[in-house]
Amino acid sequence: MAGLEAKGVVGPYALKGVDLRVAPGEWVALLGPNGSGKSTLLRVMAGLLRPQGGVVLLEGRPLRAHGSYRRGQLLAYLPQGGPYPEGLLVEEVVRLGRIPHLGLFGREGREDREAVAWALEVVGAGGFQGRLLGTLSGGERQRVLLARALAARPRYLLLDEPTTFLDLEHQGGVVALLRRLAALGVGVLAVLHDPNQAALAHRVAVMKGGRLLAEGRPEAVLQEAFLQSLYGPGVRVAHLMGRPHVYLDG
Ligand SMILES: Nc1ncnc2c1ncn2[C@@H]1O[C@H](COP(=O)(O)OP(=O)(O)OP(=O)(O)O)[C@@H](O)[C@H]1O
Repeated sequence: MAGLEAKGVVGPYALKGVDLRVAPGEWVALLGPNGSGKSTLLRVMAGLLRPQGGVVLLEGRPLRAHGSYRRGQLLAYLPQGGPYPEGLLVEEVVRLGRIPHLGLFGREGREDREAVAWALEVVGAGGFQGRLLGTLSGGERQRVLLARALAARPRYLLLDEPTTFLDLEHQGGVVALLRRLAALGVGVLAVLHDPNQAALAHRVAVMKGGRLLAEGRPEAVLQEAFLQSLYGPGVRVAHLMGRPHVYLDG
């Protein structure tokens, strides 16, 4: 079955039994307080951590049954932090995203070059492709790392706080890009902290204490009483143009 799916995932660390599926063409936002297990779940779904119980299915087969190259073609992951390949040129960093597609001799073809150029362009990083990664600002670096994930042209994209470090314009750009990618058939799972960005997803999943507390359409999940139970009594929800808008009551 198409999709990337965590089934009864228990451990490591905080995870206490999580079921979550991302279908092709769907953008799912993963919200939850600090330490609730979002990054751990993403790393398990990316195949970087092995769950102690349960399984992750990629297109209906256990992740590990695919082999690392095939997995790298099908899914890409943007981590939350470093280490960063600071000494590489931006273009070289993005080309790393093509590794799962290169043949035995690692020779790049037209498709690889086009994918790299496309990825640099869609994140708006074309202007600094000749710079060293280590010389970029935090937001510029974040966009380049996103481009590296996109260069793989994955069917599933796992993003850990992709809008961190970004100014408002580029946050909007990334959120719009996630929607576009989903429209192209990519399954996107993005950990976000801003519920107003999550409100733009097709579906919102909320974790707390290593469990999935809620999952559904943004307007069904982003309810004031529920968000107060997660983040405290100062949280308010207004509705603007039919969409929940979350803010803090000063
Ligand atoms: N390598 C590790 N060793 C021990 N505990 C860990 C490890 N990685 C994560 N944990 C613990 O697992 C829990 C969940 O961490 P995780 O990073 O998945 O949370 P999160 O929801 O992504 O948090 P945040 O919003 O702060 O990024 C935390 O209590 C964390 O301390």
